[in-house]
Amino acid sequence: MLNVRDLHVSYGMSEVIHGVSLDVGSNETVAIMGRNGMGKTTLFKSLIGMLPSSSGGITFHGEDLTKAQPYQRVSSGIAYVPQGRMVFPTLTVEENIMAGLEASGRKKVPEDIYELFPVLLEMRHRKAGNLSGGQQQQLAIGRALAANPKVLLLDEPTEGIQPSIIKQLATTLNEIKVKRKISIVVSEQVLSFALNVADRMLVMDKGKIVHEAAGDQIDKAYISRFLSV
Ligand SMILES: Nc1ncnc2c1ncn2[C@@H]1O[C@H](COP(=O)(O)OP(=O)(O)OP(=O)(O)O)[C@@H](O)[C@H]1O
Repeated sequence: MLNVRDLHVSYGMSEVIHGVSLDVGSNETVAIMGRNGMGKTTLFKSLIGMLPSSSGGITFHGEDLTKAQPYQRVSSGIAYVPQGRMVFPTLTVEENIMAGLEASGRKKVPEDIYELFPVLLEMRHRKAGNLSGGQQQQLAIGRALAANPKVLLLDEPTEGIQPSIIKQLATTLNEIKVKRKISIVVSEQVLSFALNVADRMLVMDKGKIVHEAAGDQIDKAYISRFLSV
């Protein structure tokens, strides 16, 4: 469904992604594991079109998106939840979700968003900046879902979030996958969380995918070596 071929991405003269290829199937959750600085955020920014690739290609449902602008990728069905969540702090919860509707052309917040995240219904008139980190993460995911995406890119959703909320987030992501029948690509450093959500894991090290495993083939001890210093 989402196919990335030999992608290279640079900041000026410095290449950070050195030929990444990956395929994400429909209704599949793929976790991209790796320490800080290994290139996960750069890869995601390139997938959503915020950073140009110097070579390689991205297709989505057979459509070549390599040169597409971010808004074109969003209307094709790719949604992105950045690291650090980036909700609009001075807008209310509801206004943040409405902002996510624009790409879909819909006017009304899909009901399942408040079903998936009841706390957002409760807090819909509060300013997003007053929410806890976990609540802001839920809002950022809810806002992304408002655009009715086919694939959701989540960059380190557990960063700065309490363990109990992390567990709940894993449950919700699994629910989203089943109810919305979408694919999820999540970058992570927290292995327990990734094991709870991923059908397949890729390990990113110094801008390359160095390991891949699915289901029972996932070797926790081996992957951990790429996560702790
Ligand atoms: N704007 C930038 N200009 C130059 N180099 C950058 C820039 N942003 C990131 N880098 C470099 O690119 C490399 C990959 O960073 P990236 O943020 O993609 O890693 P990451 O795996 O997502 O880690 P983190 O979790 O810390 O974001 C790092 O060496 C980083 O220093």
